[in-house]
Amino acid sequence: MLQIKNLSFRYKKQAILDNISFSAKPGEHISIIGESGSGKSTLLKLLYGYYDLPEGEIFWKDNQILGPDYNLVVGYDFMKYVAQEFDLMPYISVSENIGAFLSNFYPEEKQDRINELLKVVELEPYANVKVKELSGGQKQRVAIARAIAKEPEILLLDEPFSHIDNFKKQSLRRSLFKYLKDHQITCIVATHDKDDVLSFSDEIIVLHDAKIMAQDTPQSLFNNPKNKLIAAFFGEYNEIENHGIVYAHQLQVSEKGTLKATVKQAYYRGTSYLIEADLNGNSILFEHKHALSNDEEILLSVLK
Ligand SMILES: Nc1ncnc2c1ncn2[C@@H]1O[C@H](COP(=O)(O)OP(=O)(O)OP(=O)(O)O)[C@@H](O)[C@H]1O
Repeated sequence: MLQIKNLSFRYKKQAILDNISFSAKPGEHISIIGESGSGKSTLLKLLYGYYDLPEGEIFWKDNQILGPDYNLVVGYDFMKYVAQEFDLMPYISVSENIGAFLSNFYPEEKQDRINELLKVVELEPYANVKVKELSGGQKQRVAIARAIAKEPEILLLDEPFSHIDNFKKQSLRRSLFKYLKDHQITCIVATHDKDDVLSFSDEIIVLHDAKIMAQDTPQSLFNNPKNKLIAAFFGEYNEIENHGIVYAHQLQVSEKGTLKATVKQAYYRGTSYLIEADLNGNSILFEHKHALSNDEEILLSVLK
């Protein structure tokens, strides 16, 4: 069990994290979300032992995570951290980077393990390419493979797919997060992307004003966003009098609707259109299967 107890941290005067406590069981997947600058990366670095803790404690099982004042070398064998800047060896191949920390004692096993990891991060065709010749997204995948090579008990991921294109991102997420679950590797993921979270996280922690603003399952936070910050993470939303927070997909054009609005603009989004309309002088957004014409008057009902 990972246990964070009453952790507080500041770089200068201002508190970045204030009295943070939470825990994660083996194999659990926790997402840390929050606006830019809310302290997500700082929290991951503290979990890794990158800084000394002025207040609070972090434990993995019986091991206390301590910072550089106590450890000559930052980090622990049971934990790996993939930062936003990945630290790879540019002049050797993808396979050599992934295998860098694996034992050479059984070369066949080592090669099998490298092949398995190349598959998880979908880099088999690049096995023999030097890392300096890779794109940013490919390097990010090498960094992830290297972090899981020796099967850590905990993996800390900071924006793990930020450099990876949409073509690859979807299948890579499924492949990596399934691997981590299958191997019961606890993972803590700092992310801005709801798609990293909704299908994979057991729990979401929302950081705001240095505190944990909310902590719950994806289903619960998505279905009952208690404020605009949480709703905005999941998608387009409105605040409508007497209805509170209403996602764009929860508004429907209907003859029986009670909200009379005027269409201002339609945005094509593939499977539907996002329509911006005027409701009593305020802009609202809703999804609709077809485009609507500007100035068209419509009635909307709330599906909640
Ligand atoms: N080494 C540092 N020295 C001083 N201040 C720092 C340092 N690193 C981060 N900060 C500040 O701490 C705050 C939290 O930064 P952090 O990188 O943890 O946020 P974040 O939530 O991960 O942001 P993002 O989503 O943009 O990556 C920010 O205001 C940042 O400017």
